Amino acid sequence: MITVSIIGGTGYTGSELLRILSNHPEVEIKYITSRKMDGVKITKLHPNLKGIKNLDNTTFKNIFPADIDSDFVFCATPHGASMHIVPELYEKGMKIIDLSGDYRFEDISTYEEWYNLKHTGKLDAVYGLPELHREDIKKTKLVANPGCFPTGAILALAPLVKEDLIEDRIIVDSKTGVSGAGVNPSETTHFPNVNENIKPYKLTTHRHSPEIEKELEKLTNKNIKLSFTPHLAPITRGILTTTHTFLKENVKRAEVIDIYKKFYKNEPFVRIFDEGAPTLTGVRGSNFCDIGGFEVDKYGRLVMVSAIDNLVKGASGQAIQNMNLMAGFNETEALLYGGLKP
Ligand SMILES: NC(=O)C1=CN([C@@H]2O[C@H](COP(=O)(O)OP(=O)(O)OC[C@H]3O[C@@H](n4cnc5c(N)ncnc54)[C@H](OP(=O)(O)O)[C@@H]3O)[C@@H](O)[C@H]2O)C=CC1
Ligand SMILES: CC(=O)N[C@@H](CCC(=O)OP(=O)(O)O)C(=O)O
Repeated sequence: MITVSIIGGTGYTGSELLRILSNHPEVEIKYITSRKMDGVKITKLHPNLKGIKNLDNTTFKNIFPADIDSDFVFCATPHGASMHIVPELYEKGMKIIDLSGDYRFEDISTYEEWYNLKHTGKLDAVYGLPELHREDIKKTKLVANPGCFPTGAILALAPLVKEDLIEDRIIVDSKTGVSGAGVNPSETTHFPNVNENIKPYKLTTHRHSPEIEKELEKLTNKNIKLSFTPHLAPITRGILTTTHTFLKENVKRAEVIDIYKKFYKNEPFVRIFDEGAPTLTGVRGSNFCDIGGFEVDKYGRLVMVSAIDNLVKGASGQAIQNMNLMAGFNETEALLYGGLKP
């Protein structure tokens, strides 16, 4: 049994951490923080968790990181906030999974350029994508949980890059659900602006572009030239990513499918569709990343599609997958269920 605390329990990823952890047999939930809801019952804000694991009798606590003591801490806090919280926990020797972008980059200058923030300083963190960094995750004290768009994009592209099957240009186009924007409402997320609409944003400037590019570059000795554009779609959860790449001469579709099947053979949360493309209902509420497409047009363009739930494999589910690895538990504990297909 381990003790676990969540900083940012009132947000969307905090709520999703609670939903999954409340079903984890090896976890005792210790502190769930909130600055603005101190003393409020967890199940008042999250009634979906009523009747589960003593959460009816637990309240949010406005507690300083210095006063938290538990085996694991999840920082479900915004970028820019985590870097002021994590160092103290790190010094105290706790195991930390940070869901923000603050520790995802090896060089701080890339972070400062894309996030337009001054960083408080680098710590020894592992990029928490188990499919690529499982052994390092098992040994680390600090996991930088991947971004939601990067999770879907990197998993869709990694075998192509690692096996050197494509030319150097990559185009990534993603559609995301509105929960990706967090719990605080804004003009962008206001219902009439989202409903029956699709909104492209940050067409060439989204901060996940360098994250995807840099992770893929770790798989090859070549430079990756990756262009990424996100779109806000009128859905609550999910990220559907379409990637466009050009196959090297003589690389055939069947070979690509074969390579994907081998690459992800032992991965509990990656499912390969060799016929057709995955959709969001197959993964909603689940920790799966579904990958398919594998269609090649007459110009040699390969179209791949990945689907994830941004709050599960794109955030809290993946964070718990990382916790399982760090704690030496079965990697799939509390995480193995299918999507909420209607
Ligand atoms: N939503 C998503 O799909 C994904 C989100 N992420 C990342 O996960 C993190 C959390 O995202 P999300 O849950 O959507 O965000 P939300 O805005 O929904 O929630 C953030 C929470 O953090 C708390 N908080 C904010 N600032 C501070 C602070 N300075 N100190 C302590 N607590 C603070 C707030 O709680 P209170 O005000 O009550 O204290 C709030 O509950 C972000 O870094 C985000 O980028 C990553 C992948 C996907
Ligand atoms: C819809 C929406 O606004 N999505 C957010 C997703 C960001 C997110 O969750 O950020 P990290 O994954 O980097 O932590 C955005 O595009 O900024």
